[in-house]
Amino acid sequence: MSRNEEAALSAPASVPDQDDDAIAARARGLTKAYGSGETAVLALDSVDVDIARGRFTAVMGPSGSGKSTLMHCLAGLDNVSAGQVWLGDSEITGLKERELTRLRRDRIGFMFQSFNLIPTLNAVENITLPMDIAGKKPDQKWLDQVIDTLGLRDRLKHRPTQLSGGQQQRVACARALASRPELIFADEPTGNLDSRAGLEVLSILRDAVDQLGQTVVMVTHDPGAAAHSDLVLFLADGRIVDRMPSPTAEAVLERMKRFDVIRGAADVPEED
Ligand SMILES: Nc1ncnc2c1ncn2[C@@H]1O[C@H](COP(=O)(O)OP(=O)(O)OP(=O)(O)O)[C@@H](O)[C@H]1O
Repeated sequence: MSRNEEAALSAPASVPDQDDDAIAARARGLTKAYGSGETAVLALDSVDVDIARGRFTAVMGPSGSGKSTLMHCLAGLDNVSAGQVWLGDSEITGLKERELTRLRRDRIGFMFQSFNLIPTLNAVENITLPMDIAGKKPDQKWLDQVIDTLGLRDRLKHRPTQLSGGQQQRVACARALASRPELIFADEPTGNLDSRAGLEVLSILRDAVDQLGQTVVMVTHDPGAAAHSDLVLFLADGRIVDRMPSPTAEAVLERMKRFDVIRGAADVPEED
C-alpha cells in the first residue's frame, strides 16, 4: 500500500483530505439512484470529484449521463443515495432541508437556461432579490462592479419583458454574482441564446473567474461553450470517465464523438 493510500485510509472519513482552500466542492462515492426495483435508475455511480476553487469547470456527457443530477447533488438541491458531498470544508450530506436552504442562499449562485427572473421586478430588483430575501445588504461597491462589468447600468429600471434574451441572461448572471457566492452553478446558461448572446455570457463567466476569482461549474452540451472552461469533466452512465484540461472546441467535439461511437456500437444488433 502506498503512503497516500495509507494516509487516505487513516484520515477521518468526515474531513476532506488535502488542500482544503483549493477545493470549492468535493464529492466522494457520490451515488444517486432514482426509483426502486425494476424501474430503478442509477443516475450517479460512486462519483469522486474535486471542483477547484477559482476555476471554470464544465461538465459534459451524453443525454442522461447524470450531468444535472451531479450539479444538483453538489449544490444541495437533491439528496444523495450514498456518499458524501462537501461545499468548502462543510459537509452538506446529512444537513436538514432548512440548513440546506440557508447554505444555498448564502454560499451558492445559480444560473439556469430559463433565466427565472421575476417579471414584476425590474433588473436591479431581480439582481438583489436573493439578498433581499436573506435580509442582507448588498456590498454596493461590488454590486456596481458587477453591473458595470455586465453592461447593465442603463437597463437597471427595465423589467425582464423590456430586455433582450441576452440582457435577461446577463441579469441572471449578475444575480448569481451579486452576493459573491463561493460557487456558481450554471445549467446550460447559453441554451436559449443566439450564438452572439451565448458568447457574451460565456465571456462574462470567464471574466468572473479570471478577474473576480469566482468558481464556476457549468453543465453544457455545446463543445464551443465547454472550450471557455479550464477543465471539462466527461460523464457517461453516471461516472466521470474522462477529464480534459485547457479544452478546445475541436478536442471536446472529438471526445464527444467517441461516446456516439460506443453508443452506436451498442445499438447494432449482434449477428448470429
Ligand atoms: N426525478 C427523476 N426520476 C427518475 N429518473 C430520473 C430523474 N431525474 C433524472 N433521472 C434519470 O437519471 C439519469 C440522469 O439524468 P440527468 O438529468 O442527470 O442527465 P443529464 O446528463 O443531465 O441529461 P440531459 O443532457 O438529457 O439533460 C437519466 O437516466 C434520467 O432519466
